[in-house]
Amino acid sequence: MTELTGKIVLGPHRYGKAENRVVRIVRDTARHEIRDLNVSSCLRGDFDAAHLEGDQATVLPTDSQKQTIFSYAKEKGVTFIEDYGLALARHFVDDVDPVESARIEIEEYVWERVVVDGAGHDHTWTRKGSEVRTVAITVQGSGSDRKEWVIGGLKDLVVLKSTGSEFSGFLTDPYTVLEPTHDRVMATSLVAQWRFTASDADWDVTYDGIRATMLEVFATLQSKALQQTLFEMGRAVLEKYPFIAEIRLSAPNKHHFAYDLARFGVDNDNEVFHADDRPYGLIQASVLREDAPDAGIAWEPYTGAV
Ligand SMILES: O=c1[nH]c(=O)c2[nH]c(=O)[nH]c2[nH]1
Repeated sequence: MTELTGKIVLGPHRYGKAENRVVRIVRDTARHEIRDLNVSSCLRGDFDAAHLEGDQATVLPTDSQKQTIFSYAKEKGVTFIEDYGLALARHFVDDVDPVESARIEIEEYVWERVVVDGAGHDHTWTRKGSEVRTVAITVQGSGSDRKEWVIGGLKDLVVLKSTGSEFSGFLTDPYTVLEPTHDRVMATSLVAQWRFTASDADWDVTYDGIRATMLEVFATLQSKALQQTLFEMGRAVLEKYPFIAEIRLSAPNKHHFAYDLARFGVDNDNEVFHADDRPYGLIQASVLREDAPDAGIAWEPYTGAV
């Protein structure tokens, strides 16, 4: 075994307050609004002394980051999570001296109004499914070196189609037992992240539009494989939204196997399935424009949640 003798040095480092659960109620009128968030802050910069000497002189405590996150929910509001995240990231870079870049990751849990007498109730909601809206914002540098990246997204969007999906003609080897199929259930729990080319957009309209575009392709494409479905979903989004530079998709193939009822002399024409929750094929693809602007550190994750 090679014995290494090189000097030991500090590598890349960053720090912040992860997973602040911020619930913001807007109660200016009797009809309240709710935003339910999980917010993480992450700062990069010259924090070498803290690691090398235990010197905290340049370290803004993670507790202060947390207090800022909560206070900004009132001071700046969270009308759009993208703008709230940008305000936080810009503040840390512009107002906290050693910070060279800041990343704000936000998950948003969606609530739906309870219907009473045919109308959405003013101050009572139920949580909407598993779906989570996400944003990851990175602000780096100042002046003419300033860079800002906004990555919108969603995760845990569970979607299933009961036909219109095939998988055949695949490579085989001595271990291949899978039968080709021209009619199967296709289901996944989608994670998608799309990178904007600018820090301003019609955030909610774009989110709804991208979500609808991906679901329309999932539903209508006669799929030869989940890989093809992901690419076509991504392509449709880029075709429709010229201000999206790239989109990354991750989809577990939630397998549904037709249950063997022949043992009981009962036909099963893709009517009864066993839903296998694991193992799952995990298919991941990115779709991008050849002229996409540089992503810099936009995709470097922090908590892994976004
Ligand atoms: O859409 C699919 N892609 C695969 O790569 C694959 N592999 C597999 O066993 N089933 C499937 N389905």
